[in-house]
Formats: sequence, structure tokens, C-alpha cells
Amino acid sequence: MSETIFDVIVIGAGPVGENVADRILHGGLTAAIVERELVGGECSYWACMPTKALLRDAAALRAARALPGARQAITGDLDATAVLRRRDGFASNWDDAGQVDWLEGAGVTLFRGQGRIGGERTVDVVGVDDVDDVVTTLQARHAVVVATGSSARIPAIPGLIDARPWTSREAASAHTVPERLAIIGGGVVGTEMATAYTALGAQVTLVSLDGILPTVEPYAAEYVMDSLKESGVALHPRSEPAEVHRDESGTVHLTLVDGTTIVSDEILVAAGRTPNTSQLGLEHVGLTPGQWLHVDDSLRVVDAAESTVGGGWLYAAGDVNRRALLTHHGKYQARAVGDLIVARAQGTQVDLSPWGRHAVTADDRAVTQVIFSDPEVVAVGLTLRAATEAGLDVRAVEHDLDAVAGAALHADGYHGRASMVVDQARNVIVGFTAVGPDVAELVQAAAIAIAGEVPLDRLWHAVPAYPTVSEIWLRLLETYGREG
Ligand SMILES: Cc1cc2nc3c(=O)[nH]c(=O)nc-3n(C[C@H](O)[C@H](O)[C@H](O)COP(=O)(O)OP(=O)(O)OC[C@H]3O[C@@H](n4cnc5c(N)ncnc54)[C@H](O)[C@@H]3O)c2cc1C
Ligand SMILES: NC(=O)c1ccc[n+]([C@@H]2O[C@H](COP(=O)([O-])OP(=O)(O)OC[C@H]3O[C@@H](n4cnc5c(N)ncnc54)[C@H](O)[C@@H]3O)[C@@H](O)[C@H]2O)c1
Repeated sequence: MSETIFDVIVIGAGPVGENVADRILHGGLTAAIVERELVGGECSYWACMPTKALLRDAAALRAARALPGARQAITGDLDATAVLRRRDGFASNWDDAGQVDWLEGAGVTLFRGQGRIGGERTVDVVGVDDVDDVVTTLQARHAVVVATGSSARIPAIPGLIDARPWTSREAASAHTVPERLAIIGGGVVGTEMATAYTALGAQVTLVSLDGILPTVEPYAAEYVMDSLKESGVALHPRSEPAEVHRDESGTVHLTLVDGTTIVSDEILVAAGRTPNTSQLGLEHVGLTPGQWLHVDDSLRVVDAAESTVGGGWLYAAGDVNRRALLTHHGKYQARAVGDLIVARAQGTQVDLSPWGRHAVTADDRAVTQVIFSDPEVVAVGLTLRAATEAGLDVRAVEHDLDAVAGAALHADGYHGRASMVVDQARNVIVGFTAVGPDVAELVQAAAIAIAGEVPLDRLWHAVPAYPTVSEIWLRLLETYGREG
């Protein structure tokens, strides 16, 4: 009979669960992981990787078109079939054998099935289709970590479910490009998929309650909105869907509250996420199934009264705790919580001080995100609005990227902008945003400046190389001004 008692049991083998288990093994403990679908999770097969693969060819083509010599060499249109085929490779053809090899090579024991908390330190592995079929019962000596991620939220719009909408999963894995695609939601998924499918040849209409990319600096969202319009996307940025209907011929009719009707071949719902907690046995630890898991600063699950659930053996990391729905932040949490569980098990020192080894301070102060729209958006830390709402005494400066030598060299007609938000009391940057072609790689300099809390006086000594787009850092410092 196979082993059923482990130091740590992880539920969910997405990027976060895999990394938790890896850290546990590194610390000399044993770990089992329970996965109900594919090892690698949403990110590998239906989110980050395949969607970025859908966007990459069009970005390369745009870059070539922005240079007269390279433009001459372009002899045809984007080959959508080739893009989809390359995407298939980045989704490993929806086969997780490679990731299973990695997991087993690392020494983690994999259980296939749905993980359900059965009681204290207990996880039942149940059938995916038949939750009453308990295949195995596992016991954890030290901790159970929930890393079950999230799924697309389907808003309660009359007729929507019956219209068989696409979620991000179908958009990421489609094998044909619909002629007409309607999108509900102007967040990151809606915006990236509008960019991708327009480039792949679809006529895209996007409907959003609160504009495009509502969480980034408003000027950056405007650049993206203008570009979407220019590339032919029909935008309804402050509109509410009233009802949806798919007729007998398969055509979808989306009616807005203002009476407008949008006709399409597919409809993509990109209206946020819902936690994968409805089948998790949360009722056995006094929590309500279907809810996001609240955690304390060591990622232990807490109830509404902020009391530790079950005495402290239950942790949650990644999307499911809603701290930052991004793979790299989930993996950051995984490293912290994996090492913390090892430290607690071995009685060594736990460091939860800000920026300490086991803390997840960057989730609060230095979230890094790249949005692969056209143009790209980099957002690190706080926007001006968020910093002000947090009570900080801040001043923000903005500067065009167009006139930066490296940007002008990069592409003819380069059009972009960047900004930084400075905490005046501490003289450090708390937020950085950039929008423009190929700005993605600016993200890490901003992450280092913000997480490192580098004083502005010292940032003047981080000399950007000429002629690169990074010279925007110098322009922003000059715009802010130098005291003394
Ligand atoms: C379209 C799209 C594009 C994205 N692009 C990016 C990007 O470019 N960069 C980025 O950083 N982030 C991106 N994200 C976000 C990213 O996908 C998530 O933040 C990340 O996948 C979260 O990882 P996770 O391990 O917490 O959850 P998931 O990746 O969702 O993995 C959770 C795993 O748990 C399993 N599971 C769930 N319940 C159970 C159960 N009861 N028992 C057993 N197994 C269970 C699931 O099957 C899944 O394999 C994107 C998201 C979407 C939707
Ligand atoms: N490049 C990346 O880093 C990347 C890419 C894709 C997704 N993600 C992550 O995935 C998460 C989910 O993305 P998302 O875009 O689904 O969610 P989101 O929360 O970012 O945006 C959802 C949008 O849909 C709108 N909306 C909600 N209900 C609506 C309705 N009934 N009608 C019209 N509009 C409606 C909301 O107002 C919001 O603007 C994000 O938190 C993001 O961090 C990251």
C-alpha cells in the first residue's frame, strides 16, 4: 500500500502548488500534491503561456512594420494557423507528462483526483466526477496548503450560460479564429484577448462596465484604448450587458442596457475570477464553500473574525487567497510559505518582519505586472490613486517616451509614456507605470527600485545606458527635480 502520511499535503498542482511542494522538499520534509486536472495548472495550459503565445507573432510583426527597411521584407499577412500551432506547443498540447516528470524528479508524490479537506490535517482524494468516491485519505503531520487557484467568473446576465460562452480557457485554446468575437470585460484578460484576436483576423467588439484596464494609471489605459480603436476593435467602454441569446444558426446576440445589439459568432466572458473552493470541504473547518480564502501575514487561513482556522495547520497560497492574481506573485508566496512551514516544523526562526525571509511584503507594496496589450503596459507598486488612498504623501511625475533616444531608435513613431509615484516623506518610489511598444522589460528595474526602497538620491547614480528605453528613468528623475 502506498504512503498516506506526509509532512505537508498540497491541494492543487498549479505553479503555486508545485513551488510550495518544491520548497518543502528542499527543507528536508516530505510532500504530497493532489491535482484534479493537469499538473501545471491554469497558467501552463489555459492562461499565461498560451495567451502570450497567441500575442507574440503579432507583436513581432508590429515591431518589423515600425522600421522601414524591415517593413520592405514583409511579404504577407499573419499566418493564424501557424500562430495557433505554435501556441499548442506552449500549452504542451495539453499533456502534463513533462510537468509530472519534474514533480516526481523533485521527490513529490502525486495523487490524481479532487482534494477535499476531511477534517484536521486530513485530505480525502475523491473522484473528480463522483465526489462521494473517496479514493485515498491522506494525513499531514504539519500542514495542508490550499493552492487550488481560480476559474472564470460568469456574471448573472440573462441568457449568458445558455449561450455557451467562451471563458479564458476557450480563448486560450481555440483551434479556429471566429469571424466575429464579442468580449464582456475590459480587464487584463478582455484587453489581451481583444489584442490577440483582432491581430488573428477576428472582428472584435468589447463591452466593459468600467472602461479598459481600470486598475492601471488612467493615461496608460487611454493609450491602450486608443490603439484598440485604431486596430478596429469596437469599444463599448461604459456599457452594461442586459441579455445574451445564441440563435439556432449559432449566432450570438448580445443586447446592452442602452438597447444596442452586438452580433457575433462567439462571446468571451472576461469578467474576473472566482475561487476554486466550492468542492474543497471547507465546511469541515467552519468556512463557507465557494469563498476566497482569507489569510494572515504567514498565509495561514483565517475566518471572518481573523481567527486562525483549525489551530494553524491550514495555509492558502496563490490565486485562491486573492492577494495578487499573478503567477509570479503566487510563486513568491509559495517560496515564502514553503520555507515558513519548514521553519515552524523544525523549530527554527521565522522572519515575518517587512521584507523578511518568510514575509510576502511585495504583495502589498511591489506587485509587478506586465499587460501584453498593444502597446504593452508595465505596472509596479501603487498607482497615484492607490497611494493617495493609502494615506501616503505622494507626488507623481510623468514623461513621454517618444523623445527618449532609445525609444526613437527602437521604432519609428514610437509612442509611449511613463510615470513614477514618489513617497515624499521617505524620498522613495512607491509606484511605476510605463506604456509603449516593448516596455515589458522595464518591469524589473522598477521592481528593484520599489522593493529595494532605493532613495531617489541614490537612483541618480543608477545610470541608464545610452541609447536605451531605460533612459526614461533619468527623464523622470529630472522631471521630479533634484534637491540640494
Ligand atoms: C487568460 C489568463 C492569462 C493570464 N496571464 C498571466 C500572465 O501572463 N502572467 C501572470 O503572472 N499571470 C497570468 N494569469 C494569472 C495566472 O494564470 C494565475 O495567477 C495563476 O495560474 C495562479 O496559479 P495557482 O497555482 O494559484 O492556480 P492555478 O494555476 O489555477 O492552479 C490551481 C490548480 O489546482 C487544481 N485544483 C483546483 N481545485 C482542486 C481540488 N479541489 N483538488 C485538486 N486539485 C484542484 C486545478 O486543477 C489547477 O491545476 C493569467 C490568467 C488568465 C485567466
Ligand atoms: N498579463 C497578465 O499579467 C495577466 C493576463 C491575464 C490575466 N491576468 C490576471 O487574471 C485576473 C483576471 O483577469 P480578468 O480580466 O478576468 O479580471 P479583471 O478583474 O482584471 O477584469 C474584469 C473586468 O470585467 C468587468 N466586468 C465585470 N462584470 C462585467 C459585466 N457584467 N459586464 C461588463 N463588464 C464586466 C469589470 O468591470 C472589469 O473591468 C486578473 O486579476 C489578472 O491579474 C494577468
